[in-house]
Amino acid sequence: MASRSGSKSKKLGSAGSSKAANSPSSSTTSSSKHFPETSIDGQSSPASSSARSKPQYFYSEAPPMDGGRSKENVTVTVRFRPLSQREVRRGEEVAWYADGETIVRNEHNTSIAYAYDRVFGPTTTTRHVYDVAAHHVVSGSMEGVNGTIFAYGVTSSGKTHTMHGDQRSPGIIPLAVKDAFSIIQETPNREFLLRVSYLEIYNEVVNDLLNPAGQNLRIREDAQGTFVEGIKEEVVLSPAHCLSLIAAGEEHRHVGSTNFNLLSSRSHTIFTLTIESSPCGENCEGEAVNLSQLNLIDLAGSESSKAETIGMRRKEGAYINKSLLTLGTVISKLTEARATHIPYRDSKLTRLLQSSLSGLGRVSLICTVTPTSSSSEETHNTLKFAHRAKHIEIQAAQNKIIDEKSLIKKYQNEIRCLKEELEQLKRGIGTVPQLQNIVEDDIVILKQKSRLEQEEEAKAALLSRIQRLTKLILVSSKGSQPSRVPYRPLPRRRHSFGEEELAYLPYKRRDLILEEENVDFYVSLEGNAETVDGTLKEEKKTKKNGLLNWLKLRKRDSLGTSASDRSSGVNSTPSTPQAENSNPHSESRHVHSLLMESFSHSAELHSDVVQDRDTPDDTLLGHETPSTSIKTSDQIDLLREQQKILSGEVALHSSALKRLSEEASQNPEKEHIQVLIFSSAFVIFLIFLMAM
Ligand SMILES: Nc1ncnc2c1ncn2[C@@H]1O[C@H](COP(=O)(O)OP(=O)(O)OP(=O)(O)O)[C@@H](O)[C@H]1O
Repeated sequence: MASRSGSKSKKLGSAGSSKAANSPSSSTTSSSKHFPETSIDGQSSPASSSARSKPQYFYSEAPPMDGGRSKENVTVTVRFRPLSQREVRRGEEVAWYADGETIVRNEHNTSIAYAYDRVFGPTTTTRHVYDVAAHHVVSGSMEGVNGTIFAYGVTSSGKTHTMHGDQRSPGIIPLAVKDAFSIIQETPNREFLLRVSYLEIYNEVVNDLLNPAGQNLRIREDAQGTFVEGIKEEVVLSPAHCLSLIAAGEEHRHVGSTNFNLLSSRSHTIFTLTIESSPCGENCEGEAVNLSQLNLIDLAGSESSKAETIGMRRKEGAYINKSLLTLGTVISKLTEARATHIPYRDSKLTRLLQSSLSGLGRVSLICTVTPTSSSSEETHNTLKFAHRAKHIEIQAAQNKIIDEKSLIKKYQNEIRCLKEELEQLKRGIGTVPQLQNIVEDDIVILKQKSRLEQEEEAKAALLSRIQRLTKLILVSSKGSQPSRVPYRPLPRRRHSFGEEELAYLPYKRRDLILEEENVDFYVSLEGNAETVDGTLKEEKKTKKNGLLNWLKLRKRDSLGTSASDRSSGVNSTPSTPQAENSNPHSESRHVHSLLMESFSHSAELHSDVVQDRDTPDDTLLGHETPSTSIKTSDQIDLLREQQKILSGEVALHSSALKRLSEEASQNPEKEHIQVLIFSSAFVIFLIFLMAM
């Protein structure tokens, strides 16, 4: 997290609430609820055992608005995971349960209960959790309000399942990425620049997950907040691009097997999406840029003394527990009216979260818990932590920044200058020597050519640079003028998964997105049944003709896809949401689709971009533009991107392979794991073949 924004002012005091404000997505109100028996700051233990009757809730007045900024509380939700098969076999009993939509109650002592913004039972899908607990944070961040979403809970309670998800159930991170790009598509009056970073805190050391050389990075502080020095940031062009970076980063994350979880996260990870946006249009040059950061955090789980870990695992556990303890203390202090010192500096985690917890921006805390009686005490601690966190006050305000700090402005200005130069050159005003810096390497050859040729080369070089920069700035296809293909609005089903997410979710069946149901949906929305239906059916038919043929076709298609084709929406077919908790043995049935996904992913990269827009049009280029050289440089760009994506794919499958091997060594009797190992290895092999 290279957080450079947010105030360090501490917002103290007990939270206020509005009667109407039970929704966590409400931006102007808070929704802290108290049991009558709970002390005024809400931090003591909940209702005493004497109160057997159904508890009443008290609501305080809505807090006043402060200078146009809306005061809010941290959104706090609790998610139960289902009992695992092992827990069922052991005959574990349920100790805590969701009593309605907002209360968690103790099974053995029903007067012990806590209220939150929302409580999700074990059958709730992550998609639903996203809608309630994350969507408002993501949409705020796209409007310039910092956002932080984190999962907190003991080991094996479902944090990674909630934040990352798996092939059957995408987590908050892929859903947020998808949503961010959908919001760009729905915002035709602004242009965006997105970049990502991904780090882990392992044994109190900050490592860059996007750059293996970036180990033990320093946390620095300036007037705007804390940031990680030297962390790599990548500009992202599409959900697929973004998710492949995460997948590659995951390969470097520290994961290990513990008594409680075969694939236990041994580090905290922070995925940061930095969003810059500015208004589109001719007269918007002086307008401020919105800059915000969305931090998506998967914490390592606290471990009880029951964990009986030894050696390295014990050391890791000690670091994890210490940093989570500091997080608890910081949260506690933030809600104490008279606290003077907040110990942010006591752990790397709290230092990095300092801006989020104490300053401007939205925060959503998703506490994951297991219902079992064997974890009852740990669950109780999580519930108390969540209850305290509810009382931290935050403020949602947009961050506006001045030009010099804005990457999007830098690119926009450069594009404008290059276009002016190109225009001058076309009118014969500009001279070739002005362009020496761009065509420096070719200067000797240029001298030998005729002036006309030199001009053509110079124009091509300028145009190529313009195109490269333009690609980085994302705009909705809704804001563009139709070129050759008339504009049709994209079909949109919220959070539906298209091609790009399949890259992140390797076992998901790509061909499911072409169900008849979806074709109907697409057609009815478009009112253009013949063309669209025809396109999809054709694609389906192509797929049926053989996997390799289809892959080759897709690859060739993507190389030749024009911006106008991309904006036509052909690649944005909605998919059917998949049910959670399906039978794990069904994974082996997805080997075939696994192959399809891996190969076609790289070919899809550029068709995922919201839109390559604003490429100088034909009138600007004139008829004489040497389009061949432009196409070649574009193809090289594309191939580079594909190479990156393929590396991401290899990393993803290697990581899966590593984890599966670990799992197989622990459970040699599970045949489906062997099948998955074979399929992952086969996919890596085929990716290498494709890359050759
Ligand atoms: N809501 C859920 N529905 C179905 N399965 C779940 C759910 N939550 C967790 N699980 C399963 O429980 C197991 C442990 O979950 P997970 O790895 O997400 O825990 P964690 O809290 O991240 O653990 P750690 O802190 O050790 O990394 C996984 O097999 C996961 O698939």
